[in-house]
Amino acid sequence: MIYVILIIIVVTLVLLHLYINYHEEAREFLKIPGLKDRFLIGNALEIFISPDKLFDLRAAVAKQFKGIFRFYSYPYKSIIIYNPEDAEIILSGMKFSEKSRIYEIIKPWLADGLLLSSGAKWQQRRKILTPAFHFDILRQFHITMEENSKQLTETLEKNIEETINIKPVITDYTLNTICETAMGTKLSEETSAAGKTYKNAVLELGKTFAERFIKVYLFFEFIFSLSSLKTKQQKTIQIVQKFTEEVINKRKEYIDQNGSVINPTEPYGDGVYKKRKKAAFLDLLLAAENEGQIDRSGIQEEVDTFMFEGHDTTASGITFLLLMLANHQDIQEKVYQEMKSIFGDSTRPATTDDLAQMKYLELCIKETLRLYPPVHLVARKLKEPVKLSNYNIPAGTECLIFIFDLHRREDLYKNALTFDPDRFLPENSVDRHPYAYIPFSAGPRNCIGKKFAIMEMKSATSAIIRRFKLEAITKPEEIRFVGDMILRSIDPIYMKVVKRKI
Ligand code: HEM
Repeated sequence: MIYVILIIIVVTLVLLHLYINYHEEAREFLKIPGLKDRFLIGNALEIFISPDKLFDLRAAVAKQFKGIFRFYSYPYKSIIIYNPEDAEIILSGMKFSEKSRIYEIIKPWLADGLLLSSGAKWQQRRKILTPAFHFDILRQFHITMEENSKQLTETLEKNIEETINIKPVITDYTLNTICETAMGTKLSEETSAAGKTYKNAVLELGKTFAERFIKVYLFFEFIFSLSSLKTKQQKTIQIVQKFTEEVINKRKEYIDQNGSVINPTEPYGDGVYKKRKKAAFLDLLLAAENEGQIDRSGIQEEVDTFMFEGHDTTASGITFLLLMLANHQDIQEKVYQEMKSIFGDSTRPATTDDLAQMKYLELCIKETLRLYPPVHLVARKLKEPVKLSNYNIPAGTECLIFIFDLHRREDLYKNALTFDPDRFLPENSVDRHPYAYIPFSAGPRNCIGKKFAIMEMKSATSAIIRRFKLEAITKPEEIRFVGDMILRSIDPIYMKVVKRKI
């Protein structure tokens, strides 16, 4: 009897295997180059490794293929692309604008906020929120950024010539800045402590998402709901949302007491240093609530989205930029000379016109975001079949765009691993495919906070370089990446700051 049962099991498994691999769509899909498939489970075991090894594995696999490969673990079909031509096909229009299933992992936290929503809801929200990042408003945010950048330098001043772990210092700065600008709420001593809890919880969430990602079976909602990981994730999300809820309540209280600060008839800023009423992002949402365009849970999901996207990405970008400057003294000196040419010996804060003049610093920012793109991958669900690199990709496939690997392709960037800001000089960029460089993604679902991010990166870095010389301790080649939602270094990034004689 036992033999009969065994034979039935084996035959069933073989038939299943044949179905999975040989039905028409699978045959087409399996033409795409990919890792060796294992019986029944395809490639699922390949990523079943600790999260700290996942990033290296991913980069190593990407090197084996030429801009496209598949990952197949029935019923999930994924295609990974890191070539500009295919990236353009996917990103340039609305046809493939729906986010991939892999974002489901962060849905319990960011819900249907701008990053994850699609269709009419996304369109309506993007329309409400686009004015919040208009240049006139960024000019007002800039005053706050400069104040915070000054505070950042005061924090560094307390650690002169000591070894500093730079990332937490920068994350404090970017969190304070997004709270004070977009959310219109200054973190007090008490709320700063809550901010610290928030930052740690965001890191913890990144780890839980990475764990779910590598354990493919946890993608099944039913299995996930029985796991201890789900309980842990829910608790962490509660911590994060308690903080954002307080931010919303505080702003609402302020508006109830002082009236709305939005006054469209008043022209925004002539003068760069006069503090004017700020039309914060959150104010726009609260005004939209009054007009019945959004409800409280809608506001919560947007605040969660912007609070996270608005601080963790730029913290990653500024940290890697400082790492690069500390490790390339000649380039740091050129940035410093640029500051001298703009400010002379003055210690005045930077104006937006000053920031516009920081051309060389901007090249350094671009090059940092090439080598260390904070959002290292974006992903879409292909609702329709599409041809990519001459392969027919069936509808229903998940499409992952590996920005990190695209940006490090030797055929697109000569000496790709060398930090060379000059490669972004206009004369050196003429022949570059527009989708060869996409740190902020591209097309209609590109980053809404791009200008905010560049402004913040310039404000913080210029304030630091004007006052301090950075000396390297951590070397770029020692960095081990972990890629949850944001590109991070597993280990602290250490450096020394030495005071300059102004
Ligand atoms: C260096 C900093 C930043 C980088 C590299 C970056 C990168 C990106 C990328 C690649 C996307 C596309 C994501 C996808 O398609 O899945 C994106 C979207 C987005 N980013 Fe950023 N971002 C940065 C800073 C910011 C800031 C400062 C904010 C807000 C203040 C922000 C808010 C958003 C939002 C809301 C979306 C979703 C947009 C939509 O789908 O309509 N980002 N960002």
